[in-house]
Amino acid sequence: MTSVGKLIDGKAFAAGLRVEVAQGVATFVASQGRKPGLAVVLVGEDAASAVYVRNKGKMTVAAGMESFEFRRPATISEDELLELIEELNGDDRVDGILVQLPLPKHIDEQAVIAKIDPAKDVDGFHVVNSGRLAVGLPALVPCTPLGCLMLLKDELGDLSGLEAVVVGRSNIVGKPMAALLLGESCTVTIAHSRTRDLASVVHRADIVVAAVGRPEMIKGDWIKPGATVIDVGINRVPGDEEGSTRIVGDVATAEAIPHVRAITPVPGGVGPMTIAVLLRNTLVAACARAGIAAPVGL
Ligand SMILES: Nc1nc2c(c(=O)[nH]1)N[C@@H](CN(C=O)c1ccc(C(=O)N[C@@H](CCC(=O)O)C(=O)O)cc1)CN2
Repeated sequence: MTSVGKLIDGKAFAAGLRVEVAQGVATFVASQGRKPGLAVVLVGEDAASAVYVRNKGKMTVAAGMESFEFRRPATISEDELLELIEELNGDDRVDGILVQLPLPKHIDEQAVIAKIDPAKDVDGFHVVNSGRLAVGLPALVPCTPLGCLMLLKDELGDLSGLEAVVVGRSNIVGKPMAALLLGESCTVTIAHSRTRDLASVVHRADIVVAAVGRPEMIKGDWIKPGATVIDVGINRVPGDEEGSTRIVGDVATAEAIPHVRAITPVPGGVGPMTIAVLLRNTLVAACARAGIAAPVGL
């Protein structure tokens, strides 16, 4: 008998999360007399980054928060960018600071992230936040992996004891994802491009998180029957029409569907969660700065 796995609707889940955030924002405004504020910094002209930043601004305002957008040319020096961050660190209207990545090559990403006040680091990339996450202390957690965890818990409930394989070891997704799954008492393996016999490592997993950045690298028959697959990849590949492109994930989704319990599609899976969790993190940061509890459930 062939079964067909379910597609996890990240777009719908993200929309629900944004409604919850908006309700939390309204409560915050009523008690504090001001809106939470998110500052987003975009350096250069990367077209995809410009779209993400525009969407962040729109969704921030739609959730009832203040959006501050700073666009700087690709020629900005590292020192000038650090000065801007210093100003935002000291601005009381700003609860969250995000510098859109990637940055131009002449700017040291780590130096920029290190300059952000950890209390305003709504991306969760500062070593203070990654260290806190690693040792199980409350932290601002990177948006994409936290979004993945929300989708997994919604699908599977309690994750404890499950075998999880994270494919990809980036600081932004793979490592924090592994820390979050460990925090849920999963047995966690981080695999990557140098892992030997990746297919059999992936085949052990009840949960596969694919964040390797290679189009459809993870094949359908690598997946253990009944596993849940979270595909973080957003890879642009040539489309069917001459000159067109389309987006695919890191998993060969069509092949995988008959094997899985559930899988996130690309697009419409993990991607929309990233911005919804960013809004959530901004509200959480605003509550922490105001010395009040964040809304339960967020
Ligand atoms: N400072 C940061 N930079 C970047 C991050 C981040 O979390 N912080 N993540 C990505 C880009 N990103 C948000 O910034 C992002 C990526 C994808 C999506 C999304 O909704 N994707 C859609 C497809 C979009 C398309 O058609 O191109 C989907 O998957 O359905 C939202 C946000 C890198 N930089």
